[in-house]
Amino acid sequence: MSYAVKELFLTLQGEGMQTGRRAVFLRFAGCNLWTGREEDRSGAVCRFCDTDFVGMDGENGGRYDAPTLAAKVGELWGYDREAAYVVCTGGEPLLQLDPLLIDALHGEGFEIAVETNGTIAAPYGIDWLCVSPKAGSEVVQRTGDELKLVWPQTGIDPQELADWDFRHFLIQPMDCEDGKEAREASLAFVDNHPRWRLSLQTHKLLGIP
Ligand SMILES: C[S@@+](CC[C@H](N)C(=O)[O-])C[C@H]1O[C@@H](n2cnc3c(N)ncnc32)[C@H](O)[C@@H]1O
Ligand SMILES: Nc1nc2[nH]cc(C(=O)O)c2c(=O)[nH]1
Ligand code: SF4
Ligand SMILES: [Mg+2]
Repeated sequence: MSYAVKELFLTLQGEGMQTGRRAVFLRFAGCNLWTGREEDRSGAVCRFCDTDFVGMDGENGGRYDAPTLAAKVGELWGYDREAAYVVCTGGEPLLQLDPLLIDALHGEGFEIAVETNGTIAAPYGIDWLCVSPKAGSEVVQRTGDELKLVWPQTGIDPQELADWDFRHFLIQPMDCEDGKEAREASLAFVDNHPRWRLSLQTHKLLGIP
């Protein structure tokens, strides 16, 4: 098995309960809810994506086998593996992340986090699982560490998600043309639903990747 990687870089986790944590980001190419082409966006299941996940042309992008990819992640982190953390994202990482790569990343001393749309069941061995449901898709992965709902989304009732088996429930304002309205709607939401916390995309505020 080889893996199509869009980009690979060191930054901070910008979102969710692990915000501020130093992390290597492993962005896989490809997604099952949008082709990534602008001309297909209006007909896609997921229409608000803020990410370029097409191709393998980003920083450190390319096709890797498991040991080479894990070693590259380790090289970007550095020699001292204390609290070493890799965030697998995309695109949709669960189209590609498999037990072989999970073992290789653990072997390099990493805790493995995943950002997924929840339409594909997660393999065993992920240390931090973030599921972010998309209206119009069927979420099969209903357990994990954090459920992070981009808001507002018509066609999703957060109350129906609230009894899924997650430790944390988060609302993240949609980054879009109507960003101000999305932030206001998200603030109003957490004001009315105290079980849910606000998640901000802090890397965008900081101007880091
Ligand atoms: C680019 S996605 C990749 C991982 C996976 N495909 C998913 O959707 O969870 C990473 C995170 O960014 C969120 N996201 C994508 N577009 C966004 C936007 N316009 N505003 C806020 N969050 C967004 C997703 O919901 C997800 O939590
Ligand atoms: N810094 C930073 N944090 C992030 N958390 C989730 C991201 C993603 O695109 O999956 C992301 C990202 O793209 N950058
Ligand atoms: S599911 Fe994730 S990667 Fe795919 S289009 Fe939506 S936000 Fe982007
Ligand atoms: Mg992002």
